Amino acid sequence: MSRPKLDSTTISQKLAAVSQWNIDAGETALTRSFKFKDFSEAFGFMARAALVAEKLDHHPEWKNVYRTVEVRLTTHDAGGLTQLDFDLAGAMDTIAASTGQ
Ligand SMILES: C[C@H](O)[C@H](O)[C@H]1CNC2=NC(N)=NC(=O)C2=N1
Repeated sequence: MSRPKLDSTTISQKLAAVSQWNIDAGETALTRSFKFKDFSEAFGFMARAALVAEKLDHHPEWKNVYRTVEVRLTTHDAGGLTQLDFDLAGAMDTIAASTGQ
């Protein structure tokens, strides 16, 4: 399901709830780097996050190097940020907090 692209004011307000995320120039994406205890924890996080992403039908752009996972969230269909990006960011924070970050 397609969601409306959020405006600048709404993005700033919603960022308060996911304060460890950054907004890229142009406000097209949320980014965050997660660092875990080791590769196993990092990959476990990705596996759990992948299941949530699939359930939301909203998928991250991400890169894993050893125990670091770099995530970029944007809504391709909308060409910018939507509520789905904030939903997935919040879910990833919750998963990471219960993993060996
Ligand atoms: C058909 C399906 O709902 C779309 O292609 C979904 C899949 N996952 C997606 N993920 C992201 N990040 N952006 C999208 O626009 C998107 N669209």
